[in-house]
This record gives sequence, structure tokens and C-alpha cells, in this order.
Amino acid sequence: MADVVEVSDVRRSFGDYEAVRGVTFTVARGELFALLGTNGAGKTSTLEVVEGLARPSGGWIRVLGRDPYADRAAVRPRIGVMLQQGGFPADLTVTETAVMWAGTLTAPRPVAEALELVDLAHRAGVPVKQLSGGERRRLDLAVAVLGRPDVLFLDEPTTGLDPESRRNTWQLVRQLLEDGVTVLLTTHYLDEAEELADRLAIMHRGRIVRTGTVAEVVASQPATVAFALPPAVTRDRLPELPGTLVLDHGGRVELHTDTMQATLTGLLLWAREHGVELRDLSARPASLEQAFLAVASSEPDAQAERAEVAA
Ligand SMILES: Nc1ncnc2c1ncn2[C@@H]1O[C@H](COP(=O)(O)OP(=O)(O)OP(=O)(O)O)[C@@H](O)[C@H]1O
Repeated sequence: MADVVEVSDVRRSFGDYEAVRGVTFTVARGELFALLGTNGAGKTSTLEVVEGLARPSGGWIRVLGRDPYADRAAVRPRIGVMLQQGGFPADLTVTETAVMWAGTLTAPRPVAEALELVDLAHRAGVPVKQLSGGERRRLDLAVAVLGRPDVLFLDEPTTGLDPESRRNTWQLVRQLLEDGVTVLLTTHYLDEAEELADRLAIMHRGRIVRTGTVAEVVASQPATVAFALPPAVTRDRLPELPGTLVLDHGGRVELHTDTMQATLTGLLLWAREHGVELRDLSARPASLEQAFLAVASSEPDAQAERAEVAA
């Protein structure tokens, strides 16, 4: 099936500053692609050009097969956009706001249905200025899904939401994905990406430096095998094992390894042979957080080159 969103070598400059430096990715129908990255990495700047709100300074974009900027009139009715800051008139009620928005759409959902979807039905008669930050975020989402979009752009959709509202939002997003909606999302919450993303990209300083499924991105980082030795057994008695040995403060041994099974096998065989009890033994693959932090703390250009070579 053709990709619903295609982004090829896109660049975006603000004056002399190039905020987006050659970004390429695709999103298939019914897929959720998450853009992660450090502050100022260029996620919103990328999202805005894909939404057709601005023209890229280089590269090209297709949404539903069309240029979202040049063919805005054709693309706009089929997309839903939740900006980082919505900005509705403060004195209108929740229902009035949604009705006003629905008036700009060709075949909107009933307003009550949209408010129900985001759990705002009980706040329908309340002026926007009296909503909490999280409730405003949910109103932004209601408006984004009002037009039954084929493609949904969500810029940090759950920032400021309490844990229950976040989970409800995730549930709604999953439901939309099941209905075949394609979603491009930015987030600072790594658990959100882990929960929702079919594929993701980590951006740093205007470039994508890691991309793939969560498992693929995490696979770029070493796994950790950790345990404590009995007091009578010193660390120098450990055998040669693949990986880097780290001793943490409590006397706990950590091995960072690219070959978790080989490291674990070597360790367990040694322990059995020498009758050593390894306490609190754990073996875990890297987390998305580790992969993210590795990107955030390392030199950007070298990583970008690696990502380009790998692509
Ligand atoms: N209108 C603008 N004029 C000038 N510079 C801008 C403008 N918008 C964004 N920038 C700059 O472009 C860079 C990327 O910003 P962008 O908002 O895309 O990052 P982001 O990854 O979404 O960050 P955050 O996670 O903080 O929201 C930043 O250095 C920002 O200061």
C-alpha cells in the first residue's frame, strides 16, 4: 500500500538558521510514526511543513499523494491537526468552540460525539477560559478529530494531562489507528512512543539520528546483565566475559553487552562451576530512554552520518 505521508530530504530555515536539515521518513496507512527529540531538535518545525502550514526550504512532501502546501485546499479537509498551542476564544463554551470549528468542515462528526471521545461531554457548557490545561488539550484533540480525518497530526498531545487522561487519549488514538487513520505524533514521553508508535525517529539538531521500530532503535544500545557477588568473592575472580564491566556503588556488578545470551551463558556456567550464588541477577535489553539519552549526549554530525550510512 502506498505511503500516506512521504517526507524526502526536507529542510526548513528561519533566516540564517537551518532548523530542519534533510529529514526523510514515510508513514503508511493506519500507522503511527512518532518524532522524538531533544528540545529544539526540529520536531514541530518538521510537523508544521508536513501539515502544510509552511513551505519547506528544501526537499519535498506528499500527504495523501499531494503537496500539503501547494494543494492545501485539497489536503486540508482530510487531515486533523492538534497544534502545540491551540488558542481558542476564551469566552466561548466548549460546545460553542466545537460547533464553530465544525462549521468550517464538510462532514464533521456530531459535536457531542467528539466531546464524548475526549471525555469532555460533562464540560460542554463551560467557557474555555475556565478549563484546566489538560482539559484544553483534550478540546484541541476533539477539534482535531471532528472532521473524521484520514491523517492526524498530534504535536505533544498529552503534555499536561493527568495519568488517567493520558491513558484515555492513548486509547482514542489506538481506536483511530484501528479505523485506518494515519498518525504523525511528536512527544517528549518515551513511554507514549513505546505504547503507541509502530515506528519512530529520534531527532537531534535538525536531523534524524535513529529511526525504526522501538525494538530496532533500542537494539543500537547494549543490554545490561547485573548481579551482586557474595562478599567472599571478589570481582577479579570473574571470568572474561563479552561486554564492558561496570561496578556500581553498592558493590553490584553491571555488564553492558551487545551479546546478552553469550554473556549470561558464560556467567552462569562460571557461577555453577565455582559454586557462586549470584544475587539479584537480572538481564534486560536497553530501554528507549537509554537510546534517547545516548543520542542526546553525543556528537550530532557523526551520528547523522552513521544513520545515513545505515539507511
Ligand atoms: N519561527 C521561528 N523563528 C526562528 N526560529 C525558530 C522558529 N521556530 C522554531 N525556531 C527554532 O528552530 C529550532 C527547532 O524548533 P522546534 O520548535 O521545531 O523544535 P522542537 O523539536 O519541536 O522542540 P521542543 O521539543 O522544545 O518543542 C529551535 O532552535 C527554534 O528556536
